[in-house]
Amino acid sequence: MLKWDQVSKIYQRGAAPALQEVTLSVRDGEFVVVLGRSGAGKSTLIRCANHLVRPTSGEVYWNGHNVTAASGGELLRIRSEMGMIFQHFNLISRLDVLTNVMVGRFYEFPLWRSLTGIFPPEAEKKGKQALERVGIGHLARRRADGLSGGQQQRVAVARVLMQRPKLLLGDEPVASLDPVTSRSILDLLKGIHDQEGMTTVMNLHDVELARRVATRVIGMSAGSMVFDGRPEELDEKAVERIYRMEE
Ligand SMILES: Nc1ncnc2c1ncn2[C@@H]1O[C@H](COP(=O)(O)OP(=O)(O)OP(=O)(O)O)[C@@H](O)[C@H]1O
Repeated sequence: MLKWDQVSKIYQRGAAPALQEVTLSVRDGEFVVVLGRSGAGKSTLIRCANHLVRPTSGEVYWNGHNVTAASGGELLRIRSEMGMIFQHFNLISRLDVLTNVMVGRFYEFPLWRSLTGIFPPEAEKKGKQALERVGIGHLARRRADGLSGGQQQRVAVARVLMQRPKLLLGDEPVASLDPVTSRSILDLLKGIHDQEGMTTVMNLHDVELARRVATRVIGMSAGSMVFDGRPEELDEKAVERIYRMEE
């Protein structure tokens, strides 16, 4: 279970809080989509989960471990159970696709392997299987920066598959992609979520995409949760509440 307990974040003194005492528990196996206007606090919420953002107050717990208080080896161990997919893919652009995928198990390999792209045959086989699973096995030895956005996000998904996390965090994973590619990447993620029995929390901009994949929708506005329900409860009124301009 992932829990935000009264989490607030103020980035700069005097600025409005990006998060205001948010309390939210995500149960194992849920696919949670966070919706909200630009600046509502969605990324901040998600990045507090793996401590990419440090809350100003409050705590985040992952299966009973206090993420906010963790550091060093304990934080690394917690993070090894959390995969993350980003809007801009976060690949190492000059390395090939397979090496980028192997980064998902970076803690098993010495640095020279990542730099040379030479891995033990068994590990390499797993990396290639992950690439096959996301439909780009044929691109294994291509440089990451030569791929389309959709292909790059597939590499990032394969990297997560290599990591085999219990929790998948997505920070606008399809915001840079066209609508058709967005749907196919989300369907891929939903399939992996179901097959691997993962828990997923991601933010999206598009209400229809949220309805397509979510088992639960969280609506954020000005740093607070204004909706928490099933996708079928996301009616016009709820959407208006999430997206209305603040007075
Ligand atoms: N590193 C930062 N430094 C200062 N302010 C920040 C920082 N990151 C976010 N903010 C501010 O915190 C608020 C919430 O930002 P956040 O990125 O969490 O929102 P969001 O809902 O994810 O928006 P978007 O959909 O545009 O990514 C915004 O007002 C934003 O300007």
